[in-house]
Amino acid sequence: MSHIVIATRESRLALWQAEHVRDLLQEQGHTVELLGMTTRGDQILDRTLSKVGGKGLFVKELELALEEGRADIAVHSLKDVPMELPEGFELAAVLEREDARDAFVSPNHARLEDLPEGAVVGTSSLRRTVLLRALRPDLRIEPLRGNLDTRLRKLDEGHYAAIVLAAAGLMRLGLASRIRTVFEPEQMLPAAGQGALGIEIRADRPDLREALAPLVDMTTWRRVAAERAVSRAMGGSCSMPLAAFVQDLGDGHLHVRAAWGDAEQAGALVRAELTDVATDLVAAEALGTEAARRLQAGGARLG
Ligand SMILES: NCc1[nH]cc(CCC(=O)O)c1CC(=O)O
Repeated sequence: MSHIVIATRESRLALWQAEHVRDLLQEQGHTVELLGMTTRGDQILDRTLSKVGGKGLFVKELELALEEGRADIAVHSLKDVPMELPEGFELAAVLEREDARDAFVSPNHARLEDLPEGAVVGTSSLRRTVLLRALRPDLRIEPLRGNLDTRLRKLDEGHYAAIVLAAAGLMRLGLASRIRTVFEPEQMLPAAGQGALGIEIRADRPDLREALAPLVDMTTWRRVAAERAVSRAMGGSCSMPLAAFVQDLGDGHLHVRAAWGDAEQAGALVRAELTDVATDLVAAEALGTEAARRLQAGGARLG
């Protein structure tokens, strides 16, 4: 049994996630401590994430803590973890996934279909923007940044008729009652890794890899490995509207769906879909790479 220090951001969602991992590790007999820190991503609330350097902003400070030995593991929303980790770091565990889908949140409207013509919908996600445009070209999509509580407050202040958020974050924070409808993947295909937690360690800490092994959910890992492979093969970043969602059909079969939107040309959307056997992470990644190849064959451009 060991003493494990978890590096975490200090948003309510990040703390929930770190505490969740703490509880799971304590059940395994370890003693656990949280080390909270503010990342550059948390400080930048006024600009779109894609314009200021992307996902890495949420991860770097935590990696520094691992590098300097101030912490042992970092807990991340996998959606925010870049496809390629820096040299010397690895993804040591992927936990069982929460609902991967997006949620429609609105004070006065039950469904996207019920919004009046030209209504204002808040999101800063390019993926959500292009998928919303495909469903409802008449809507006005306006930027919406900040942590979950901030986004909900801006909705309640009347700046938007509705907003779109990951269902997982709302559920984890006990805010599921704010969800009016959950989008089916056919309508709004989720982002790679959405709803899943990943744990990062220094690659020279096999002791931690072993300690984390009981927390791993291999089905989730296969699914998100395929999703992240789509992103990697496309050169995806948060400046590329890209969705990748994989379901486990049983008997080793994965169903992969991906969608790419043109950030410059509103309305352009390419979709790809395939089902095949993939019983390990390498095979799952190959399926994701194949889905990306099909997106490109359909006109998607690499980032
Ligand atoms: N980009 C921010 C972010 N990162 C992870 C989640 C939600 C929880 C998850 O996907 O695990 C969110 C909020 C959102 O997209 O609404």
